[in-house]
Amino acid sequence: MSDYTMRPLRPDETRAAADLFRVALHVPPVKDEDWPYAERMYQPGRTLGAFDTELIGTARSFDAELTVPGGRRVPFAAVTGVGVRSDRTRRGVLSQLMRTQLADAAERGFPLAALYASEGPIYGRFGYGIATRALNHRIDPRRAVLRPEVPSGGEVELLSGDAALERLPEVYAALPHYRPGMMTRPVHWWAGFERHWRRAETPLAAIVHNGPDGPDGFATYSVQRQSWRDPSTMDVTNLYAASDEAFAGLWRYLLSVDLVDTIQAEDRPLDEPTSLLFTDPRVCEVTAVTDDLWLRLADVPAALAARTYEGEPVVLEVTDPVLEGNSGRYRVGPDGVERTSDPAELRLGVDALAMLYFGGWPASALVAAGRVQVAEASAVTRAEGLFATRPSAWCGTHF
Ligand SMILES: CC(=O)SCCNC(=O)CCNC(=O)[C@H](O)C(C)(C)COP(=O)(O)OP(=O)(O)OC[C@H]1O[C@@H](n2cnc3c(N)ncnc32)[C@H](O)[C@@H]1OP(=O)(O)O
Repeated sequence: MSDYTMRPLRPDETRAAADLFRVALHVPPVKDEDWPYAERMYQPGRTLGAFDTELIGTARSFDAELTVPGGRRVPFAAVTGVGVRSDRTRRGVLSQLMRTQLADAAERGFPLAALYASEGPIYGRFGYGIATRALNHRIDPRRAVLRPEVPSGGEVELLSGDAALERLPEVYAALPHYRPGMMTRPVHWWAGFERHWRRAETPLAAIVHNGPDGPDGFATYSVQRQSWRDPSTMDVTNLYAASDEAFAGLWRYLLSVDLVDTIQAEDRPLDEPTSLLFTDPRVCEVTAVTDDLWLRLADVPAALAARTYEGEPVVLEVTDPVLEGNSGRYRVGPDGVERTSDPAELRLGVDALAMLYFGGWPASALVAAGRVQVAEASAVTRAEGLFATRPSAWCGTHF
């Protein structure tokens, strides 16, 4: 274990943190011309640094809100920018950064923290669990024919240049959170989008679907090909549709764009009906099932109480080795959540609780994998009913 200290970074130290993070991910440090955009991604006071003789590790977050089952928007720490210098890894630096960051989030009254993980083994030990999952699709647009009953209505508008940067934040903010797991996008998130929009080598395009009451969906995409004779691939990102007409209309537009041989749409909700749009559902292949949001219940009683439940109550015994105050027994049911001294029916770590929280995994799957221990057999079916969510939870906002 090396001797190091940890503290929040001053604004003039965040560029060193950005560079450390990027080098840890094997990408070049931020260019001077990119820094004015990248700098605005850093919310003041939310970047931690670990130092020995110099900066050796960092983690940051920004404040946002996450929609939990039942529709409430809950403040959460959106954790990102985690990196430790490669000559200082495996000495506990990340562990200390995580503990400090989580304790700080809980103290500030944030019931939840969440992140997108670079690798699977890193965050479970700190109480994060895969809360939502997503699908990657590959579509052959030249074979894709929409079924005649696919909804129609509304208009798609192509936004160019600064118009996209001005309009998309408003469009996203006005969309209902039609799935649990959707999050607000504060200015610190949009700063990263702006950087990508202005600085990406392959230009991004944005489309908005206008329904009877105004914008009800949008998407962004880029098309890559090496030379004009090569096959080209469209990457669809950010596809949000608050109505069936918007979902169909956005796809109708994307499929109509010329000079596209393959469409890739990554990180789509598990139950989104994309393949059902086509006369031949096989033109839309699932190429991967991936983890979407990793969730951490920083304040277990507050987080459990924030969502709604249907069915019969269950008594959970939760173990949290990092924030020990969360450990204990909770009766969870449609009438609320309370600490209890009743016997435990199911025992689980706080990471497994995060996997139940958005209904991302049925309790029986966690039991089968040994992630939940059963003291009362009937509690498995009750927990499955209590935590189930429809439509499936999905975040889709990378940070
Ligand atoms: C939300 C995001 O920003 S995702 C981006 C995360 N960053 C990266 O992937 C960049 C490259 N990697 C790194 O910078 C570092 O390796 C980090 C941040 C992942 C880990 O930092 P470290 O300081 O080495 O972690 P630390 O020493 O606290 O490790 C704690 C435990 O986790 C384990 N661990 C840490 N990272 C990994 C990993 N990538 N794979 C497997 N195990 C790991 C350690 O072995 C250790 O286990 P132990 O307690 O049983 O000994």
